[in-house]
Amino acid sequence: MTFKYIPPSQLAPLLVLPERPRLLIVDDQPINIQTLYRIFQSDHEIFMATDGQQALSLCWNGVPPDLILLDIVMPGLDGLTVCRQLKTNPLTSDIPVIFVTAQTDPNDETRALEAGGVDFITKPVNPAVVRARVKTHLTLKFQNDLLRVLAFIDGLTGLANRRRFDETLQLEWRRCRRNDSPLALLMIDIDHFKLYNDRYGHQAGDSCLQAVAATLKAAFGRAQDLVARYGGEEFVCLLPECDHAAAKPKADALVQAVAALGLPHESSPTAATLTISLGIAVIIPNVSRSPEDLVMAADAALYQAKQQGRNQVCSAPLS
Ligand SMILES: Nc1nc2c(ncn2[C@@H]2O[C@H](COP(=O)(O)OP(=O)(O)OP(=O)(O)O)[C@@H](O)[C@H]2O)c(=O)[nH]1
Repeated sequence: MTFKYIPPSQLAPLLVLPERPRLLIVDDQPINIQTLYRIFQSDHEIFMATDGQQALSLCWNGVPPDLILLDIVMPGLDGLTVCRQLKTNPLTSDIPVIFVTAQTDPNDETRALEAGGVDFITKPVNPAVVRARVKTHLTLKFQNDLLRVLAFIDGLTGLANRRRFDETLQLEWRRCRRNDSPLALLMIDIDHFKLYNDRYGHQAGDSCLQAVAATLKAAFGRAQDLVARYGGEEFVCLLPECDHAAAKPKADALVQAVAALGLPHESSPTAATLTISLGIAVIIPNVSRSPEDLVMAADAALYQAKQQGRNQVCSAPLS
């Protein structure tokens, strides 16, 4: 199963259902727009368009609506074409489209559903029916959004999960390659975490992972930075447009910030409190390298940090 990429900045708002869902009403007859407006105005934010082109530019150039009520027969772009175009653009492909039309031929209904519509209502509309159907499709839409968000989140720490990291790495790799800009990867591993679990119990281990995750998240505030749980007690920070000179002090600060949490780790041969080791790899992506090379280099640097005594940062050469 593949998931549409959602930029980090768009993840959080999806977790909150909007109080007034945004409805776009598209109809070339103002009287029909008015009828629907009256039905929904009290608890929806309403946008209107009187032709297909206007509807598309509202969706693509503004904040996309949560649902669209779309007439079929309009001068210029008809509703079926508008719907097909919305479905081909990742920005708008998930917006449910309900066709509201005077056509009653079953073939029209079939064509509307084949064009990507989720429902088909005939005019004159029955207010109770159109309300109920809009409510159903909005609920489904928000549940889908939420599922998509949850599919990218690590349940224990609330950080991005491995799937999201893998997808973002591919995307940022291509973006940095186009811009000829550096991409830094920090790979982080908690030191002697097995001994921590053995000494304090698995639940305390979980709390410790949450504390480390919160420290990482607090340290990387830029919208384009991604902090993710890579697996077990390993985390990664992907920092686009960040060269080694910028990444190294961030990594050092991170090691210090975790040590400063002062979480007792009496079984650790390294220190009396919990520590992390960190590997850095930085590259200007190019055709002769792959994202996997960056991960392997950061992992090798992490291994070196462990070998050299843990609680420290090592960097891997990569050209
Ligand atoms: N509490 C808890 N423990 C986890 C979780 N995921 C992985 N672990 C534990 O993390 C430990 C990792 O141990 P190792 O890979 O041996 O590494 P380490 O003990 O940290 O040793 P070094 O990495 O060499 O410093 C294992 O004991 C796992 O059971 C989790 O979600 N919660």
